[in-house]
Amino acid sequence: MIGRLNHIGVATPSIEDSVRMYADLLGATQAGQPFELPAQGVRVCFIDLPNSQIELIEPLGDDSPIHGFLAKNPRGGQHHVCFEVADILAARDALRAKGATILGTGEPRIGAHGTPILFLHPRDMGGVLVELMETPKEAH
Ligand SMILES: CC[C@H](C(=O)O)C(=O)SCCNC(=O)CCNC(=O)[C@H](O)C(C)(C)COP(=O)(O)OP(=O)(O)OC[C@H]1O[C@@H](n2cnc3c(N)ncnc32)[C@H](O)[C@@H]1OP(=O)(O)O
Ligand SMILES: [Co+2]
Repeated sequence: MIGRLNHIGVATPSIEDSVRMYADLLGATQAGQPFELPAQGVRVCFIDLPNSQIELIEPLGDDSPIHGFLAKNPRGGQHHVCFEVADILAARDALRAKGATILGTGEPRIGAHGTPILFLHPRDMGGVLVELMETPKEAH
């Protein structure tokens, strides 16, 4: 079912500070421009890596889903992992049939790459928040 690792989600209180840290310490200098996703309650910045991306996320708005995480981890931390799938509805239905909990309404939303995404509850994935993202059509 799952394909490539699309990104590692890292929650941070400051995207700018995190971009500087990854560049200074690890030489990860390929950061894009930050952008806002109000519908998802986050401000986002991708750092390109040779084989994947780091997705830096800051809370956006009072209802951001990452306020709780940052309250527990004020300096930020590894938040989720995102795997690609060819067909997100087929993946969702297969996971539900295996008893996994899909977060939210269960209907895919449009994520930071402009493609449908879903999240699985951490309790079903050994404590890891897993995001599934439908592979962009042009990538097939
Ligand atoms: C969408 C744009 C972008 C993209 O890639 O396209 C993104 O990825 S944005 C990412 C931000 N959005 C989301 O994370 C949406 C899905 N997340 C959620 O709905 C919540 O964060 C949720 C339900 C996972 C946790 O919400 P909250 O922290 O408010 O609830 P609790 O504190 O009660 O947590 C419940 C339970 O889950 C554990 N938990 C929470 N966050 C994480 C995490 N990041 N990784 C692993 N586990 C997590 C928490 O410890 C609780 O566990 P328990 O054993 O019940 O104490
Ligand atoms: Co993500």
